[in-house]
Amino acid sequence: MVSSSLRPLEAPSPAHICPFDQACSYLDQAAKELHLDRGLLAVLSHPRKVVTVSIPVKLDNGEVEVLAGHRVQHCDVLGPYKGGTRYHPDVTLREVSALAMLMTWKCALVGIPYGGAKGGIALDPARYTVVELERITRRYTTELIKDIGPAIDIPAPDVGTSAREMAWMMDTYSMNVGHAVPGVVTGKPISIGGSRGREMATGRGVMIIVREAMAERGRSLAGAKVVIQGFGNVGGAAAVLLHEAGAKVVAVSDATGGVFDPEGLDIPALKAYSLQNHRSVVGFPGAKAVTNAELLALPCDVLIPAALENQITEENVHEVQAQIVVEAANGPVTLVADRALENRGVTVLPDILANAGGVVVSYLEWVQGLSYVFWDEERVNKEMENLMVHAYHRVIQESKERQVPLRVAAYTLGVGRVAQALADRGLYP
Ligand SMILES: NC(=O)C1=CN([C@@H]2O[C@H](COP(=O)(O)OP(=O)(O)OC[C@H]3O[C@@H](n4cnc5c(N)ncnc54)[C@H](O)[C@@H]3O)[C@@H](O)[C@H]2O)C=CC1
Ligand SMILES: O=C(O)CCC(=O)C(=O)O
Repeated sequence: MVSSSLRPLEAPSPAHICPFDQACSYLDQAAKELHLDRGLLAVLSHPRKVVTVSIPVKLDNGEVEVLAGHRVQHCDVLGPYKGGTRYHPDVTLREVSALAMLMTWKCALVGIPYGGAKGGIALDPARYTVVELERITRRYTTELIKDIGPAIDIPAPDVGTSAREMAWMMDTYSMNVGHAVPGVVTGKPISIGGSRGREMATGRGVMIIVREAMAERGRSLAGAKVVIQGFGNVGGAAAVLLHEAGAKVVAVSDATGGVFDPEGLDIPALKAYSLQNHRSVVGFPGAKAVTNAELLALPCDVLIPAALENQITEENVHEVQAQIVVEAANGPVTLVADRALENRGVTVLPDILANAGGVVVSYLEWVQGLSYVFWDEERVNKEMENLMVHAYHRVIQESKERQVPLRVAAYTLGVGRVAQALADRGLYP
C-alpha cells in the first residue's frame, strides 16, 4: 500500500475497518492486477482536494452550535466531481474520503463522464427542526460555494438527505451566483429540474443487479427469499421493487430494529406503516421482531445490506447464510469479511456496481437539464437499466478473464479506465 501523510489524517476506527484504509486496499489489489506503477497508484490513492468547513448554526432556542462539514473531491479526470451529501452523527473526514474514492471508480465502471466526490456533516438530523436543517444546509452550501457547480462538483442525496436538502442547496447556490442553476445538484425535486425516476433509482439498480445474478443461476426473482438491512432511500425502494417483481422479502430493518415474516412481508403495507410510525418498521402487525444482528444471520437467497458501512465483519460473517450478498450500501462488508465470504463461495456484488443506479440517474438528470429536454420515467428507467446490465455483464466477464472475485474485477475496470484517462490527458508524467 502506498503511504503518505497526504492521506486523510484522523483515524477514529481500527485500521482493519477504517473505510479509507479498506478503499485503499481494494485500490492496491486492482493496481497490482493492472500492473500500475507506484507513482500512478500514489496519484490515485490521494484525494485531489479536501475541504472542511465550520458551520455555525443558530438553533430555534437561540443557542449557537458549530458543526463540522466536509467535501472531499477525489478525482476529476473523467469529468466534474460527483457524489452524495451525508448527514449522520458518525461522519468523519476519513469516511467521506473513502466514499469519494468509491465514487470515482463507480462512475468510471458504469461509463459516465464524472469524477468522484462525497460530502457530509457530522450531525443527527433527528435532533434538529426542519428550519434548523435548512439553515445548516444553506450555510454548508455557502461555505462550499467556490468548490461546487455544474461543471465543477455536483452533490446529490445520501444517508440522511433527500430532494429537500438538494432544493435548499440549489437555491442557495443560485442566490449566490445571481441566477437559477439547477445543474449544481442532482436528486432535486422535479419542479426545479429533477429527473423522474431518481428517487427510486438506486433501489431499482439494486433490483436489476439481483435479477441478473439470479438469472445467471437459472432462477428468476419470483419466490427468491430476500433480506434487506436499511429501509431508507435505497433499501426501501429495493424492497418495493423486489416485492413487485415477485421476490419474497422476508425481513427488513432500520436503525430502530427489524421485522421478519418467513412467508414474505407485505412491503407496501410496511412502507405505509413505517411512514406513520416515525420511519420505524418496529411493531409492524403480524411480523416477528428481529434485531439487526439477527437479521443478517437469517436464512435467505439474497442478503442486501442497504444502510451503512462495516455491517458484515469478521465477528458476524460466519453467521451469514445467504448465497448472494448485494452491497446496496457503500462499504457494508469489511475487507476481512469479504475474504471470508469469498472463501466460502458466497457471491458478493460490490457496492461500486450494485448501487450505481443512483448516480446513473443523477447523470441522466444532469443530461436532461443541460439539454432542456425532460424525459418520461419509462425512458429514464430504460436508459439506466441498459447501463446497469451492461456494467454487470462486463464485471462478470472481467472476473472470468482475470480469475478474480467480482469486486476486484469491478475495481480493475473502474481504476483501469481512470488510469488510462490520466495517461491520455498527460496528467501523469
Ligand atoms: N441515496 C442514494 O441515492 C444512494 C445511497 N447509497 C448508499 O446507500 C446506503 C443507504 O443510503 P440511503 O438509503 O440514501 O440512506 P437513508 O438515510 O435514506 O436510509 C438509511 C436507512 O438505514 C437505516 N439504518 C441506519 N443505521 C442503521 C443500522 N445500524 N442498522 C440498520 N439500519 C440502519 C436507517 O434507519 C434508514 O432506514 C448508504 O451507504 C449510501 O451511501 C449509494 C448510492 C446512492
Ligand atoms: O447520485 C449521485 O450523484 C451520488 C450517489 C452517491 O452518493 C453514491 O452513489 O454513493
